[in-house]
This record gives sequence, structure tokens and C-alpha cells, in this order.
Amino acid sequence: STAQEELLAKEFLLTHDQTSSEMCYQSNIAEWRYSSDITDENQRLKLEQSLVSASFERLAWKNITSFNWEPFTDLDLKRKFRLLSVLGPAALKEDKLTQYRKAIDAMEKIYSTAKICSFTNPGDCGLSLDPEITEKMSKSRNFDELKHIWVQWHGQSGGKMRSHYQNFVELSNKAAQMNNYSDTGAYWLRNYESETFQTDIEELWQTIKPFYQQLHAYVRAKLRAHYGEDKIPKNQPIPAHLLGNMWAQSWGNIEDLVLPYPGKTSIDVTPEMLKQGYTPKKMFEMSEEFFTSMGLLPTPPEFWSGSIIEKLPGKEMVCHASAWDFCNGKDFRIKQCTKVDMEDFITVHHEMGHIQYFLQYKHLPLVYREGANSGFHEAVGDTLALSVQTTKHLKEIGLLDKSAVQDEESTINYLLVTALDKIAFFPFAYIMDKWRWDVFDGSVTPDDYNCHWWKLREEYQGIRSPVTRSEIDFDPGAKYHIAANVEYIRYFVSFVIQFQFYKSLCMTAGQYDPHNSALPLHECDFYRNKEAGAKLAAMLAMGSSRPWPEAMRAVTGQDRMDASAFREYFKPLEVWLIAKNKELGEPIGWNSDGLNCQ
Ligand SMILES: C=C(C[SeH])C(=O)N1CCC[C@H]1C(=O)O
Ligand SMILES: [Zn+2]
Repeated sequence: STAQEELLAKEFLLTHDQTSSEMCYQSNIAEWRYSSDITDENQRLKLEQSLVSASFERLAWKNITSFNWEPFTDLDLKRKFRLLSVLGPAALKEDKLTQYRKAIDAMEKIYSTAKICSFTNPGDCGLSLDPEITEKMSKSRNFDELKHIWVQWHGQSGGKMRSHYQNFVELSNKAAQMNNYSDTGAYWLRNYESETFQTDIEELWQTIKPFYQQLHAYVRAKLRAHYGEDKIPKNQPIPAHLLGNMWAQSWGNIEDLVLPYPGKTSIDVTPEMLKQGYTPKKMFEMSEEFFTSMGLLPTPPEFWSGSIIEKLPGKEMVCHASAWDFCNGKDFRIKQCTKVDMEDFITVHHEMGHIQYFLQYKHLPLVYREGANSGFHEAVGDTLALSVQTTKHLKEIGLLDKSAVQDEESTINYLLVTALDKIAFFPFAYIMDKWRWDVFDGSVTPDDYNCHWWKLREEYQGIRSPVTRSEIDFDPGAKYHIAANVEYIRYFVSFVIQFQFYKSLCMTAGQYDPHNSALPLHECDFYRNKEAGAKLAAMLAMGSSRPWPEAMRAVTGQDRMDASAFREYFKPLEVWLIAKNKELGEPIGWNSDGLNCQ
């Protein structure tokens, strides 16, 4: 009977939980060893372990699916079986799985070890993405130097991945189909448990797009003032190499070129951090203190002994920041090639947000030790970072002078700088997966990979390659998440819901009152507020045990993604931008006629 079978199913899950935790630990150890020390031997061991894990997962999956779980009356048990009944890439036969893993490993290795030659010192060809290339993209204001760095990086990274990516797509789609999904895109979207998810994302984009275009127009006008009319003509997309970031995904690094009221307080406290002798360790300790000040959980000793928070000299390692859960309820780590600057101080909070989620749900069965959806996991740290970056908080921790003025103009400066990261990001995050959904569902074939990428870059971001591109190039591979096969729409979701979480926690902390102009949303700092901490902790402790609208309701009272908190936060800036663009006579939007890809 079903009742009997449900009892057996519960029994089975107890042992399954134990064995899958051990397997997860072994996999993570092998992956950690490789990504913190890229050698052939560590790569071989990582591949070997992934095959062992896959055979374990295949066996577990056979046991799971031997239960007739659909009619289960215990809905929690049924949810667990539904989640566990998707095997993933381990459905591939060993030889195909080996090819699949080798394709991804090759791309991640190319990305993480790529080097380029300096523009000013052509003999120096040892520049890595982290820190040299990133530093140059952020600081150089020389059009040709930026173009050199941009072209070289795209050639040395994505340019070497095309065949691997093509092979990966084929194998990944085959695995998706063996899991009864039409393609990898559909397989990825199961995480959001909603038939209307892609429509919801498009609708969110439609509400944000007008604001993005205002920001784009203003930034273009300011870039024209610096680089000249011939380089930045009106009505055209912005050249992709001038935004302070290799992928033009966040524009905060060109604050100096675009600040509306120069000379007023800037929240880029990097100089002060350096002056005060900040170290990566201190940045992590300060981040942890922010979490514990709200009554959230401290990191265990294993975190400090196991993490790698600076680039290891003399080694090749995956520098892209990441947070790791070793599935034993004790071992949690971050790997980050931390630089002492404001941008990395925010990233530290982003990664510590992942660790906090791991800590809050570590008591749950393994199947539920995930974010309510992947966007939730990306939103935790950013939500707290919105509080940390306020002038109020930066004064509190001594990174901003107490006498720093706060008036209309400094408010516009603050909101503009925040918008350079938070608004500019949306179209980038959208096309990162729009391009892949199109590739996975076959509507884009390999001989269209690169020009489809630039078509989307122009249409959504109003960004254009600084040099003519062709299908010899493979520019999507120049971004980590494409090379390492990490889904990206999670960040679009995060950038919407983090403002919903922030607004709600601010109201809980009494730091924001819509009817009191002395407590505007963007100045809210819930540092040390235990009620806000408790509310957030209650949601985090749910893991993925309930559909994400229920987790959302636990924090905000709403059960859907909603851009209105985001619009409310930036409202003063939106009004200012519209007026400013009129005053500058800067046309809004761009022609995407001269698509420079063929
Ligand atoms: C910091 C991480 C590790 Se989950 C990251 O990949 N992020 C954080 C923001 C967007 C995205 C990126 O760097 O592209
Ligand atoms: Zn993250």
C-alpha cells in the first residue's frame, strides 16, 4: 500500500542522505583541490572523482525512481522525491559524461589561466585577468589601451573555446533530453518552479528598460565628453571597452567620468581602506561582524582555516570568487583573489551571504540544502551590502568622515553610482541566459553563435564591440559563467528581489518609513538590528524545502518578484536623469544598424 511504501521511502531517504553527503564531500574536496591549484594531476583526479560520483548518483536515482512516489500523501516526502528524481548529466553513459566534463574543464582552464601582453610594455605577456587585466579595465582612460586589453582578452579566452562549447552544447542537450527536458535551458529553468518564469522576467525587464535607457544615454554623453564625438557618436551604442568592466556588466569603475556633482562625497572608500591598512582578512572579519551584529550565525573555525582569500603566488587557480558547502555541516569555505578595494569589499559580502545561507540550512536533509531558488542564494549578501554601502554605515565604521555632507547633490551622486552597478547589470544578466536559451533550443546554430551574441548585446545593452567581430571569434566565452557553465538568470532574479528584501528588512528595523522623508529607503542601515536578522534567518533556514514564493512571503509578505521596491529606491535619480538628458539634449536609445559582426 502507499502508506507502507511511504514508510519504506522515509527509511530509504535516511541512508541516502548520509551516503550522498559523503559523496558530496569527496566531490567538493576534489574540485577544491583543482580550482585552487590547476595542474594536470589535480584535473585528472577531479575527473576521476566526478565519474565515481556519477555512478553513485545513477544507482541512487534507480532506487529513488523505483518508488511510486507521485501518489504519496506526505507532501514533504513527495517534494523530496520529486527533487531527487532528476538525475542530471550523470544520465550520460560514462564515455559521453567524460567528454562532457572534459569540455567544461578545458574551457574553465583556458579562462582561468589565459594571459595577455601589456599595451604599454609589449614584452610583458604575463597579464592575468585577476588582478592585472581587471585593474587596467577599471582604471585606464586610454581608448586604444582599453581596446588592446579588450581584444587580447577576448582572443585568449573565448577565442580558444568555440569547439569545446559546441561539443558541450551537444552533450548537455543530450543529457537534458535523457532527463525528459527538451534542452539544457528547460532543464535549468526547473529551478524556478514556474510556468510563467520567462514571461515574468521579460515583464520585469520591460519595467526596468526605460530607466536603463536613461542611464545609458547619460553615461554615453559623459563618455563623449571624455573620448570625443568621433569615438562616441550620438544615437549609437556605446563601445564595449569603455565601461570600466571587461563585460560592461557593471559600470561603477567609471564613477570619475560620470559623477553628476564632482567634489561631493563619493562612496568609493577605496583610498580610505588603503590608508587604514585594510587587508583581505580584515574585510572578511568586518563582513562577518555585520552578519553577527544582526544575530545571524558566525562562521565556524573551519571557514578561516580552509578558505583561500588571496591569490596564491606561483600557482594557477580559478580566481573567480566562489563559496563552497562541503555537505558535512562543518566545512564551509570561500575562494576569492581579494583586492583591497570597495568593489571587492562588496563582493566579500556577496560571498559571505552564500556562507550564511549554508549555515542557516545545514540542519536540513541534503536535498533541501539549496536556495529557495538560485536567485535567493545570490541575493543574501547583496541585500546586506546595500546597507553596508550607505554613507550612514560607512561613517559608522570609520571609512567616511563623520562631517561628510549629505544633501540633494550627494544623494544623486550616491544613487547614480549605485545605479551604475545595479541598473546597468540587468540587460547583461538577461542576455547571458537569453543567448544560451537560444543556443540550447537550437534557434541559434554554431555558425551564428558570435553574431547572435552581438545582436543581443546591441539590442538589450546598447553596447557594441570596439572592433569588427566574426564567427572566428567566440566572445561569450570571455565571461566566466559561459566558460564554466554556470547559469546566470539567477543574478537577474537576485538584483530584483534584493531590493524587496532590503526594503522589508529596513521597515522591520524602523530604518525606512515611506511617509517620513527623513528616513529614505536608500539611506537605510539595519546594522545591529536583531529583528531584521531574525526575519532573514527564518527565510534562509527554509532552504529549498518550500516553493520559493513561500520563502519570499516569509521576508516580504509578497509571493512574487516585483521591481517596485527597486524603482522606489532609485526614484529620485530617475527624475533627475530624465531632466538631465533633456538638458544635455542627449537622445535616448540607439540605432543598432551597423551590427559590426559578420
Ligand atoms: C561573485 C560571483 C560569484 Se557567485 C559572481 O559570479 N557574480 C556576482 C555578481 C554577478 C556575478 C558575476 O561576477 O558576473
Ligand atoms: Zn554568488
